[in-house]
Order: sequence, then structure tokens, then C-alpha cells
Amino acid sequence: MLDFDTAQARMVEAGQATDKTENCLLHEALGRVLAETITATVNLPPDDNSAMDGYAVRLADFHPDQALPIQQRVYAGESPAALKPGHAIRLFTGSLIPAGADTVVIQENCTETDNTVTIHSTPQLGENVRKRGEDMAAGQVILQAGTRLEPAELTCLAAQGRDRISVYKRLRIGILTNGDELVVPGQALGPAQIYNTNGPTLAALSAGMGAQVVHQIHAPDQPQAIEKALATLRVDCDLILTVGGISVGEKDYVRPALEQAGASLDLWKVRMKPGKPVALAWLGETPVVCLPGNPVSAYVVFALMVTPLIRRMQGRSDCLPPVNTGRLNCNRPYKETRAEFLRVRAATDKQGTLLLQPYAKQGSNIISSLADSDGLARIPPDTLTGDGAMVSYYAWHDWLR
Ligand SMILES: Nc1nc2c(c(=O)[nH]1)N[C@H]1C(S)=C(S)[C@@H](COP(=O)(O)OP(=O)(O)OC[C@H]3O[C@@H](n4cnc5c(N)ncnc54)[C@H](O)[C@@H]3O)O[C@H]1N2
Ligand code: MOO
Repeated sequence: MLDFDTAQARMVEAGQATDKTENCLLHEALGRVLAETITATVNLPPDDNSAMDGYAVRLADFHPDQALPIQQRVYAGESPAALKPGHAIRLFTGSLIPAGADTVVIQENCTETDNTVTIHSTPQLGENVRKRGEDMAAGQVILQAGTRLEPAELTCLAAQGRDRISVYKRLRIGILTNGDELVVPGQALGPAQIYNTNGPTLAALSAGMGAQVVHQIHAPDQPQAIEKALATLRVDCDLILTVGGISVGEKDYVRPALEQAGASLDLWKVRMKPGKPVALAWLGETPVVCLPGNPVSAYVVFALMVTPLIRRMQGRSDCLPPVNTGRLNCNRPYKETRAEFLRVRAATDKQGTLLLQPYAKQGSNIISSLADSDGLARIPPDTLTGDGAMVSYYAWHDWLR
């Protein structure tokens, strides 16, 4: 059986970064991956402007409690004249700084009477002046190709006046669930039936990664039905995810169906808990990741094994998100022959250390543990690990985007 880190590295290496790009409108770019490196073409701010509502002065003209004539009122969006010696210009947050002015005094420290202003504080040179290009300077690289576009990145693009950008084409994912016991949510459950949760879960996780779910197929426990579904999926998908039917049960038909379809097996079984019966196969050029059917196992394997592959295929530069360290806060020790990933709540103590509290029930069927956890604490294999131990922590927030 492969150890976890080797298997994870193999998943990343297996992915072929896309080179297919398209133009995308800014307002549709959330979650897309930049295919071009963005260099600032305009300074931000384009010119010195005021950070506050107040009065622009030349500091050398300042004398305590002396009234300066107000030369002009300048609102944001207007171009001021040059400041005359011994004068002040009334301005507002975002107003351009007039030539000759070097300091803005906030209005709370001034009294305005008869078109003159008296300053009651002692201003510092340059206070409340936002300098041209201090945020982004023309010519400076602001975003690298391979970056996933979050609201913050979209803000930078908008600030540069970009309304369209080059992004990589969306990764097309196909999902195959199987199992005779499964029913689509919305229908009544019959005897011995349960709802198909893995289908909607993997679709949502894929969408959260910015991928497009082109097919979501459910097959009964019949080899031919699974083969037929695989044949459909390989036509339209860059990546196929199967879930369930991959273990050693008598009706676990995914592996035989893949073999029948001519797939080659790349990786099979990983020393991790949950998630042991994970597989990577190739249907021609198309990678197929087989996830274990237990809902928690599928979720954890998606986060730790599938998202690195997805990021690589999407052209992203951050295939492996950060792994943090935290202190286990628990009332029992853990020990397994596989690397164990516990669903934990994370909190920070007064010293700033992450405290990781495992969810009481860690079975791979305990769906409620997913919504009630912040991420996964990693217990090393064959090592008794208990309260106070420092362990690796994988935050959902980092690993599911
Ligand atoms: N004798 C052994 N039994 C099992 C082993 C083993 O090594 N030897 N491995 C166990 C582990 S670990 C896991 S994980 C599961 C994985 O089994 P499969 O991937 O073959 O999945 P299934 O048997 O089809 O289903 C497992 C479980 O999950 C439920 N399930 C499946 N699909 C869905 C779905 N779409 N939505 C909701 N729930 C689903 C299914 O009803 C089963 O309860 O095997 C262990 N057994
Ligand atoms: O992947 Mo299984 O969930 O280890 O029980």
C-alpha cells in the first residue's frame, strides 16, 4: 500500500496542466484561473489625493491659529488649480492634491469662518496625502498566471480597469455514483435504502473548485451499467470521479468495469484513514479517480487527493495548499496502522497556538462530522498520539478551494 504523501505527490504529477484559454468578463471571473500575468498599466492612485475631508496646505505656510484664505473648494473628480502661497484649499476624501500643497489637515482640527480656515493642530508634513502609485505602480506585476481569482484578485483587476481577462477553460468533471441502495434526495426512501449524498457532495465540491460538472450519472450495481456510464463520461470529461464500489465486496464492480473498458491502473490503495480504497486509473488520456463510497471517506479523499490533481489540471500554481501545525486537544489517544485524518474543530489559545479538538464520532459514515468540523488533524501511522501532541492540520478552508 502506498503511503499518503507518496500517493498525494503521484496525484499531482499525474495531472496535465491545461493550455486551453478563453476570454472571460470580469463579472464572470470569480473562481476562474488566470492564464496571463497581469502587469499594472495605470498607477494607483493615478495622482496624489486626499485620505480625509479637510484642507490642503503648504506646510511652510502654517502658523498656529493664523487664518488662511480658502482659495477653492475641490470635490473628488475635479481638477484643482495650483495652491497659491499663504492659502488653503478645501477638499474631501479622494480629491486631488493641488500642485504646491503637501499636507492635508482634517476638518476636525480646523475652524472655517468667512472663507478662511484656522488650523488648531500642528500638522506633520505629508499627512493624509495618498501618494501616486503607492498602491500599484505602472509596470509592476500584480497577479501571476495560475492564480485563482477570488474577490480580492477581482478587485485588483477592476482597479486596473480590466473588464476582460484571459483564463484557462473550465475543467470538465464527470461524476459516477453507484449502488442499488441509493435514492435521489427528494424521493421517498424504500426499505433498506439511503439517500445518495456522494453525488450532490462531489458536484458541490467540484463546483467549489471552479470546475464544471458536465455529467452526474448514477449506475446500479451492474458491471455493464458502470461500463456504459464510463463510456459516456470519457467523451465529455477531462476528469472522471467514481465513488463507491471500489472495495472488495461482491458487488464492487468499478474496478472490473474499468478493466473491461481498457483502463490502466496507476495507483491503488493508500495507507490513509479514511480513504484506503482509493484508485487512480486512466481511460486513454482521461484520469479516473475512484473514491471510497463511505461519505466521509469520499469527502476527505476529495480534499486531500483530488483537489491537488484538479488544481494542477486547472493550470494553478498552488497545487498543494498550506499544512499548519496544531496541538491535539482530546481525551483519548489515537493509533492506527494508516495515517489517520481526524475531523477536528480548530480554535486558537491565548498563546496563538491552534487547538484541535476531534469530533467524538470518527466513523467514515458520520456525515454530521463534516459540517461540524473546520478541518483534519493528521495522526502519524503506528504512533500513539494523544492530548497535547503537535500534529499537522489541513483546514477545509484551504484545501477545498
Ligand atoms: N472486507 C473489507 N471490507 C471493507 C474494506 C476492506 O478493506 N475490507 N474497506 C472498507 C473501507 S476502508 C471503505 S472506505 C469502504 C469502501 O467501499 P466502496 O468504495 O466499495 O463503497 P461501497 O461498498 O459501495 O459503499 C460503502 C458505504 O458507502 C455508502 N455509499 C456508497 N455510495 C454512496 C453514495 N453515493 N451516497 C451515500 N452513501 C453511499 C454505501 O451505502 C456503504 O454504506 O469499504 C469498507 N469495507
Ligand atoms: O476509507 Mo474507509 O473509510 O478507511 O473506512
